[in-house]
Amino acid sequence: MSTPVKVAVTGAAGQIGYSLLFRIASGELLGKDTPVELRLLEITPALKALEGVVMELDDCAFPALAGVEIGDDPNVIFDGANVALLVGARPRTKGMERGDLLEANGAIFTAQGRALNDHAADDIRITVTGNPANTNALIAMSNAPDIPTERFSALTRLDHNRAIAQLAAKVGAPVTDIRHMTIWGNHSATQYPDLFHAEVGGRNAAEVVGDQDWLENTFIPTVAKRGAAIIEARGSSSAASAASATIDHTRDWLLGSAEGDWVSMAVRSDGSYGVAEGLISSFPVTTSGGSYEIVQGLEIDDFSRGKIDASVAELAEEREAVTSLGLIG
Ligand SMILES: NC(=O)C1=CN([C@@H]2O[C@H](COP(=O)(O)OP(=O)(O)OC[C@H]3O[C@@H](n4cnc5c(N)ncnc54)[C@H](O)[C@@H]3O)[C@@H](O)[C@H]2O)C=CC1
Ligand SMILES: O=C([O-])CC(=O)C(=O)O
Repeated sequence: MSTPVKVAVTGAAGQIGYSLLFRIASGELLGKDTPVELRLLEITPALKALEGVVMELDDCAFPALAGVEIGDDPNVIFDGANVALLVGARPRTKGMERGDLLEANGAIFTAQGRALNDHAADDIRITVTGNPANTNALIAMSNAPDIPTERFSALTRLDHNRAIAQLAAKVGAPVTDIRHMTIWGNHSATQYPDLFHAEVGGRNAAEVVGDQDWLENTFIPTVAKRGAAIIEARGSSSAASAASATIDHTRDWLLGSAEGDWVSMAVRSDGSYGVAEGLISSFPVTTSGGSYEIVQGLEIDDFSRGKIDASVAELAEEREAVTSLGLIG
């Protein structure tokens, strides 16, 4: 058997963790033939619950699961990690925006950024799911000066998948017919799910829909506010779908996105599409072998420009807020 890939997961005893860990262990992240060692981080009071989850992992007898370590010290849990899925953070509750969590959750990502910097393997790839995901990724990245900035990403794949599902339902097509979906900006209510570059069966999605009112007043708000709708209905925030998107995002990054398509990832802006350099903002990207490239050359009309600018402005405000909290230098 080859050397196991060390996958660190934070917040492992939480809702998302309960779905995510079993899918990683069953081979859905790295393939069924790749052995994986799970390294699970929790806060001290949650370690007992985490022990119960580990008992359940044992009870699945997953062939690819080579080992499990648990603990409350990121310096130990991140030691030698090849992949880190930073999920552990407080979720919002009814009436909150994700940005309201900045103060509560931001500090988690300074300590974890430093611990990754000092202990992770040289090939580390980091996905931030914990909210507010983009700015938490910015905090972790800013506290890990020795890790190349392109190893940090934040999750907008759930929004991307939601947008595909909404479009497919509207036009009566299978989700497999939808390509080139893009989420721009922040994982927040200002995000911009873009139908002008998406395709249904090879045809332009906005044209197939042919209904600007639906696009502006139904599609965009439904996707952008889906998290709140789930909190309203379930009483707690999305979990299984968030775990599924975390797998999709990280698997595609490591193993490659589908030929002829692209995915949405929040990554450090290099200034593409006028997004201020250094912000962690969602872009259309192609991926292969642990690298991504921002898709270039898309034409952005005035409508899309306004939407992208509004979301990026919010990211800039969040960066200012965490700078004044002393979370980034
Ligand atoms: N980016 C996205 O698309 C989505 C993000 N989320 C976010 O993911 C995060 C986790 O959500 P849930 O699993 O539902 O929450 P949860 O409350 O069920 O679990 C969070 C876990 O993190 C742990 N934790 C807190 N501080 C920690 C630290 N310093 N180190 C390690 N673990 C720590 C807690 O003890 C808890 O077990 C929330 O911030 C939520 O808003 C949720 C859905 C989608
Ligand atoms: O809405 C929330 O707070 C949880 C989340 O990020 C999502 O479901 O997209």
